[in-house]
Amino acid sequence: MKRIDWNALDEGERAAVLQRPVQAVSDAVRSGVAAIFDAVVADGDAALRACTRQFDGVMLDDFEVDVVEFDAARASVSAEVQAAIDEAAGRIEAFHRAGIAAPYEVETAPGLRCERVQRPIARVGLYVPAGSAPLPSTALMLTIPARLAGCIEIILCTPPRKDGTADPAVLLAARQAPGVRVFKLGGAQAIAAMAVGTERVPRCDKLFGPGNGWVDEAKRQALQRPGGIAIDMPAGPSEVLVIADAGADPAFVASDLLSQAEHGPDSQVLLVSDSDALLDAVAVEVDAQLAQLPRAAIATQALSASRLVWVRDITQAIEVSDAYAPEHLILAVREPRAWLERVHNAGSIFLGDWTPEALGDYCSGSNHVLPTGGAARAWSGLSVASFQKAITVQDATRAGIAAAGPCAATLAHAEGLQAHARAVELRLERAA
Ligand SMILES: NC(=O)c1ccc[n+]([C@@H]2O[C@H](COP(=O)([O-])OP(=O)(O)OC[C@H]3O[C@@H](n4cnc5c(N)ncnc54)[C@H](O)[C@@H]3O)[C@@H](O)[C@H]2O)c1
Ligand SMILES: N[C@H](CO)Cc1c[nH]c[nH+]1
Ligand SMILES: [Zn+2]
Repeated sequence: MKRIDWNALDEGERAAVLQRPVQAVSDAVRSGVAAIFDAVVADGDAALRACTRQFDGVMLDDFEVDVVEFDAARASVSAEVQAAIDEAAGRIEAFHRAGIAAPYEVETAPGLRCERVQRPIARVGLYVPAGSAPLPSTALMLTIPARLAGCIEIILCTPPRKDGTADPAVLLAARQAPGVRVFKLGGAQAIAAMAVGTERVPRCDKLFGPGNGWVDEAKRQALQRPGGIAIDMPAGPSEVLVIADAGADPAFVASDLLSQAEHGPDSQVLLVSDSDALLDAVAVEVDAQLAQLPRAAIATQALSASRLVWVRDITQAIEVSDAYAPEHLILAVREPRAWLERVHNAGSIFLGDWTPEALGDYCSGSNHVLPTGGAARAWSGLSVASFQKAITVQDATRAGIAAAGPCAATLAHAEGLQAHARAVELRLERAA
């Protein structure tokens, strides 16, 4: 990994360090995704079949997983993995349930009540990646909050394997939403199908889930289409920024960097430290651990766009991190809680030496679908609220209109909107 002295860089060089490896969507991906959308709109399921053959190398007549395939999946997943899925699901549910927003009401004037209530989004479309590695944990992160939110129809797409089946562990995890319908579709064609609807795939109201550049761009285009649908967030290639002090364990830090580097060649990992000795030791550990990894080739590509950054102190490290707005931030520093308050931009934060990012990926209970590419400046990770809409309600009695109506009428006249004023004044006259 390339070593950098943050204080020796000018503004332009600092901005370059904070750039993601694939910052801009290439013209090829943008136009390729647009062509897939056009094909799916024009030819529906036939286009999905053609894309699946072209991009996944599989001929599928029907992409929906049937009960036979669900049953076969349960039979083929080991008892150990089934137990781990159940254990993770329990903690994810506990954490997400605790975060469900309660409705509230305030009497804003005598006789005038304002309320905020939650309703589920009726039909949601979930995407579970399976290109380079099938991610049953992502199925848990999507289906559990969707079920807790009360979503009525849950559609889930995941790429097929070469034999035309879906990954069995993904299917098992998907059953956390009991009525889920699973379609063996991947990439931009899956997103297009759920965004516009086809003969077999229902059009969804909102799309959720991470994926590679094709998936990420397809979600962006789904949002921009006329009558476009909502999306959860930009959730592309994984990334982690570790802030480590001289007391951090170099082997732990290296393992955390590699755990995100192994996701894909376009992943990015940054280590920011005020200790030269720690940076040296982590560089040695990364090389040693990398050599043992089955996915070393992928991780090596990710490491080529990754950096070891020397800073003056931990305060400056947090400034660098806030400017980068990482998906994951690990605070491998002494007394990490003391620094937590200073962090403003991150998808999820991991405190201290004993909280690896991988714990959050699977089973700490928090959600691992998180904003990437700097989107953590303004977006949050998934929660039950992501699967709901909030609706406000107001309820005035005669006393309520008498109390607040004159204010509304004055503002309506000030805006030159006489019909607005009239709607209030009529009632004020009758209420008097
Ligand atoms: N941000 C998050 O919360 C989060 C969570 C989990 C995973 N991730 C990221 O998700 C990504 C998963 O990517 P993946 O590739 O393994 O799986 P994926 O399921 O996202 O993508 C696989 C699909 O991409 C399509 N595709 C591949 N090459 C194509 C091409 N040349 N043209 C058109 N379509 C093509 C294929 O249809 C294939 O089914 C990784 O980058 C990982 O880091 C992010
Ligand atoms: N780290 C990924 C989010 O960027 C989530 C994940 C799933 N499985 C392993 N990791
Ligand atoms: Zn991960």
